[in-house]
Amino acid sequence: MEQAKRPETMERITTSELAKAFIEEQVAELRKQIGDKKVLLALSGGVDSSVVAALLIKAVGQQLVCVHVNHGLLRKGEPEQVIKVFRDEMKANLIYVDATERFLGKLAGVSDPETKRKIIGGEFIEVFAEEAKKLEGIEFLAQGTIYPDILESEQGIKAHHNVGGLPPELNFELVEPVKLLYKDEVRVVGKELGLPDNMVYRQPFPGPGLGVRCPGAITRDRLEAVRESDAILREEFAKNGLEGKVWQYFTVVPDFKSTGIRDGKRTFDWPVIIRAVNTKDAITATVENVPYELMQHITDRIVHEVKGVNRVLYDFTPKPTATIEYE
Ligand SMILES: Nc1ncnc2c1ncn2[C@@H]1O[C@H](COP(=O)(O)OP(=O)(O)OP(=O)(O)O)[C@@H](O)[C@H]1O
Repeated sequence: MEQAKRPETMERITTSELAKAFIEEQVAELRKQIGDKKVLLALSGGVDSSVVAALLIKAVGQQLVCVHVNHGLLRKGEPEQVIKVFRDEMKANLIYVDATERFLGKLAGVSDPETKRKIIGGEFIEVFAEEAKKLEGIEFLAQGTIYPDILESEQGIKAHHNVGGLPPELNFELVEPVKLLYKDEVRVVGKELGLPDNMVYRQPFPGPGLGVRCPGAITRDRLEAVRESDAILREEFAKNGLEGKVWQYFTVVPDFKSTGIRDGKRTFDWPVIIRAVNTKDAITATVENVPYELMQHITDRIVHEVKGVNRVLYDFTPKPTATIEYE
């Protein structure tokens, strides 16, 4: 496939004016490419697919059909926010699929990280293809491909098609309006399109979602402990000025229990591990020096508010030797 190349003369989009000009130009191009046909988009709520959705809503409105899949591994409040922003506020044509039972059912008892990833990726394609087949008259598939995806695919690092592996009978033409942009430019454009800050500046979140933060075989109760502790950590980082400053922060609940004490009684519960790291290129990473008092406060909230947890640990390990995520 012929790859797009960013012209050397293309100015870096750093201001609202430049973003406006880009949006205008893309809206005109999208209208020309799509005409009166329909476009399908897998909308994760991440910055790339959200910006593509907002651009397409502006360009072709109801001709865009967005599909948001809840695989049961999303963070607390995420599917609700996608529905609020895109269906309620932007009036998008949004199909919300709650496939939690399906994903968790397939993942039950599976502990190997690669197998888990494959199940999640494969099931996602299946759910998305099923929805696509129910729709009529779709000719285009929009994707949040960005320029680093293209550069990486040229270097053979990863496949560039975001929703790769769709069955061949779904023979869509691709629409990739942000494929020449770097991530920082996508954020400037997203802000100009009126997307909320927590979507535009969202920290990276792996495709398999919270599944990789629930190491080993995923159980619903341990997954809930990951989701609730992650929500507390994000809330406290936001309140204390660390959102947007720390590259990535999350919690992990490993599959072992230890003895604790609560109200004079012995408990046997999980620990929550907190990870907060900074990186420029994700190849190496350093650990954030989170103020001690804040860590104590977060610990106090987690052990009192999250069911099944009696300890909180901080991961002090840079990359290398550790990786950022646990699986
Ligand atoms: N839960 C989901 N529902 C719908 N589409 C999804 C979902 N998760 C991922 N996708 C689709 O797969 C693409 C790649 O997902 P990935 O997790 O690698 O995110 P990404 O490349 O950072 O993009 P984004 O910023 O849009 O999440 C997304 O852009 C989106 O089109």
